[in-house]
Amino acid sequence: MQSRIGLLFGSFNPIHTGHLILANFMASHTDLDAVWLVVSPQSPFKAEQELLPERNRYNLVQLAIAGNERLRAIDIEFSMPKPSYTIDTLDLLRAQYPDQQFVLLMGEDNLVGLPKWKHVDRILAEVSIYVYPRSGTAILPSIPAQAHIIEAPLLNLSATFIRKCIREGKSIRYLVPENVEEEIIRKGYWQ
Ligand SMILES: Nc1ncnc2c1ncn2[C@@H]1O[C@H](COP(=O)(O)OP(=O)(O)OP(=O)(O)O)[C@@H](O)[C@H]1O
Ligand SMILES: O=C(O)c1ccc[n+]([C@@H]2O[C@H](COP(=O)([O-])O)[C@@H](O)[C@H]2O)c1
Repeated sequence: MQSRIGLLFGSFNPIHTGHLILANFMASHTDLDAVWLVVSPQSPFKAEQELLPERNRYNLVQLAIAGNERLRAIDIEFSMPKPSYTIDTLDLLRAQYPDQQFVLLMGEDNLVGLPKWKHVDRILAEVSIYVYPRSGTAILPSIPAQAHIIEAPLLNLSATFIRKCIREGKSIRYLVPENVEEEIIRKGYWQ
């Protein structure tokens, strides 16, 4: 049977409770059956200096979602050319999973840059987009007609803030799941 899968793309450097609340809400409070968290080795518009190796970021995502049957970590972009363009990943996912119907999950923050994405016309024509407010501001007027607004509960939390806390020796308890916190401390990530 065909499932509707939401795709949440990100660097996940690291995954945090904000991502998890959003992903689980989308997977359980909308018409989606599941959400796949697609770990991007290198986002096109992000010159990230503190980027942990992709496999380590992926492992943290797996730890974070362990036991949640509606969430899945995807490493498909690791074997694709970098940076990771969403249309290319979508093409590959659709070829590999022809029975699934994919929906793009996107924060308001990403919507601003969307017109500059590779083959944005194809993206808009070929998949539905579920947009969630990110910054607390009103939804932008330039929202594409194909997009649906989902009022997901949001935490004002970013991976940038988590990395800053770690660097400064401050607690990240509850900002990431306990097993993710333990792994970050054990491996000394971002210290
Ligand atoms: N607190 C949050 N609540 C909801 N969505 C979020 C949150 N943080 C990030 N996202 C969304 O998750 C996706 C992937 O995010 P990303 O990995 O870039 O995390 P980030 O926390 O924004 O990272 P950074 O601070 O390093 O820029 C993006 O589309 C972003 O909109
Ligand atoms: O396809 C594109 O041109 C494109 C341009 C910018 C961002 N993206 C996707 O959006 C995801 C989130 O982007 P970012 O920069 O907020 O981490 C990233 O993981 C990419 O998959 C995609």
